Amino acid sequence: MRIVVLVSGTGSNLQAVIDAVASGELPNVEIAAVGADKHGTFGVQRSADAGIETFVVNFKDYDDRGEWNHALTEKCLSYEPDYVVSSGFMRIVGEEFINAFDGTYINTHPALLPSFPGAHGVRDALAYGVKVTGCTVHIADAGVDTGPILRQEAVAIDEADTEESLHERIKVVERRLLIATLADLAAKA
Ligand SMILES: Nc1nc2c(c(=O)[nH]1)N[C@@H](CN(C=O)c1ccc(C(=O)N[C@@H](CCC(=O)O)C(=O)O)cc1)CN2
Ligand SMILES: NCC(=O)N[C@@H]1O[C@H](COP(=O)([O-])[O-])[C@@H](O)[C@H]1O
Repeated sequence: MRIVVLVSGTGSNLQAVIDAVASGELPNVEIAAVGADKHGTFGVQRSADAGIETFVVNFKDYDDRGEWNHALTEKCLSYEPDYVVSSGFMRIVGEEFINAFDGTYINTHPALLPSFPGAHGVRDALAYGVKVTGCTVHIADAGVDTGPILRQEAVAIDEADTEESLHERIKVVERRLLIATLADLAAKA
């Protein structure tokens, strides 16, 4: 099963996937490429260091969001992936992309969807005062963090939690869910 992974930042969850592929934990998964929406991400750097092909479709190079979306769609299609995985990719993709990867665009989100969608799921859960949050792996559609849920797990919030401490605990769970989801999908491919 060939995947393209999209990142915007650190890529620590991506690193867990890279490690799982390298260790044989995901024997039927090949990371065809890792892409980003901006230059200089550590996610792209660590992928290049691991010998994985990388690309950037820089959002700021496009006057029009539709043109960026078209370029990203074409670039991802060029790798002929079975799945595209958003792993900390912080741009909403439009209908052309969703139609091209209909049912095969996977997103990880650091909250228990449908609660706290959007760019600040951890911050929003803390601000609301919920006592339990978590993470979700789902098939993304044209909405923001909507679409069928594949895996989900709760994480308790401590009174002393900051956004950073809570996000780090969520990511530990998120990595496990993402790898388990990829194993499920590869078994069916
Ligand atoms: N069509 C979809 N695109 C994306 C989804 C999705 O479910 N459907 N998930 C996101 C990831 N995501 C959370 O999981 C997310 C990322 C970013 C945003 C957002 O509001 N982005 C702003 C830019 C924010 C910024 O630059 O600070 C934007 O795109 O204008 C919401 C949700 C991946 N894409
Ligand atoms: N709404 C999208 C969103 O918030 N995504 C989140 O960004 C983090 C990326 O961490 P990483 O770059 O260290 O893997 C992850 O927690 C992911 O769920």
